[in-house]
Amino acid sequence: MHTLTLPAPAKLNLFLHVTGRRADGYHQLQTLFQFLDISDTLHFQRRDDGQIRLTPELPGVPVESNLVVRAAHLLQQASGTSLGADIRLEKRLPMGGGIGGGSSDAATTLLGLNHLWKTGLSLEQLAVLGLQLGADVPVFVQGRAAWAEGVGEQLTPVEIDEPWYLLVVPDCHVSTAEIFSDERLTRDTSPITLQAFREHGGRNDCLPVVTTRYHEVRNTLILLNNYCEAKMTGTGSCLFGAFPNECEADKVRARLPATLQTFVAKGCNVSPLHIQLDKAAY
Ligand SMILES: C[C@](O)(CO)[C@H](O)COP(=O)(O)OP(=O)(O)OC[C@H]1O[C@@H](n2ccc(N)nc2=O)[C@H](O)[C@@H]1O
Ligand SMILES: Nc1ncnc2c1ncn2[C@@H]1O[C@H](COP(=O)(O)OP(=O)(O)OP(=O)(O)O)[C@@H](O)[C@H]1O
Repeated sequence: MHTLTLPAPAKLNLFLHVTGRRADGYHQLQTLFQFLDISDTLHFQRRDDGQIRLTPELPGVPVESNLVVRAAHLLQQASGTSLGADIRLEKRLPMGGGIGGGSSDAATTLLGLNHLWKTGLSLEQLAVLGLQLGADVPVFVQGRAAWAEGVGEQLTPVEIDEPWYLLVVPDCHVSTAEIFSDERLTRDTSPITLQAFREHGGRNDCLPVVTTRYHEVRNTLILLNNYCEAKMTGTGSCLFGAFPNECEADKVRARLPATLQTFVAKGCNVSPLHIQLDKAAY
């Protein structure tokens, strides 16, 4: 087996509280991650000469900084393998949207190449490696909807409802680093429990800063709130609402301006990546 095709699904942060800031500037968070059944797709082909080649180049992202290439090199170093890969990335998820596309591509690369190269690292080892690439990578490696603390790496798997979501992509790219460095960000929300979230819900502490800085997000939020309780994922820009079925989500989608990029997707407690990998194992 020398080739493998795998999804790199999106995630939502169903709420996001910022509970503190560490000495290194990273923020302590509480969040609930759930996966979506919309994905980028990665095609891997084994190479015996150790080279990592990625196509096509993403606009504004040099190949060597692409998280796919960085993840592949990291796994090469960690495992000592002499193998390489040709990787093709079919990008479907909007970048800088808070749905974790880059982090998910990195996690799919770690798991895909671990399988193809037979490097035998455990999910825990891959999650530790992934954390070097981004705070969101470990949850994509572990592949279970999760309550998260720390910088997002202390994960407790959860079983939650799996509604349909309407995802709306405002026409702007939000930089995560920019939002976390804004002095107006609330950083002292008291920690809550999962039970408290289930009973009272939670908010996204980044939302006020993002809507102040990006009028596209503010306007889209006002629009979507006419039809459902609109929330923001991560540091934005994507907004979402939950619906009991696909049909209800489609109805609202049809009423939004055709100029807005939208997705209707199902919430998943098990990552589509892990479902696909389990199939590949047989
Ligand atoms: C906001 C979330 O999307 C919630 O899931 C993630 O925590 C962000 O994860 P990510 O995109 O993988 O973020 P990283 O690539 O690790 O960090 C981007 C930048 O955001 C800031 N950052 C990120 C995560 C965090 N817990 N505290 C931070 O202050 C840091 O300035 C960092 O330089
Ligand atoms: N494979 C990749 N896909 C997308 N972005 C990448 C990739 N590799 C590197 N990047 C860089 O990472 C940045 C963030 O991309 P990403 O799509 O993960 O943002 P995001 O959805 O806001 O992430 P998060 O929710 O984790 O904050 C991009 O703007 C890009 O510069």
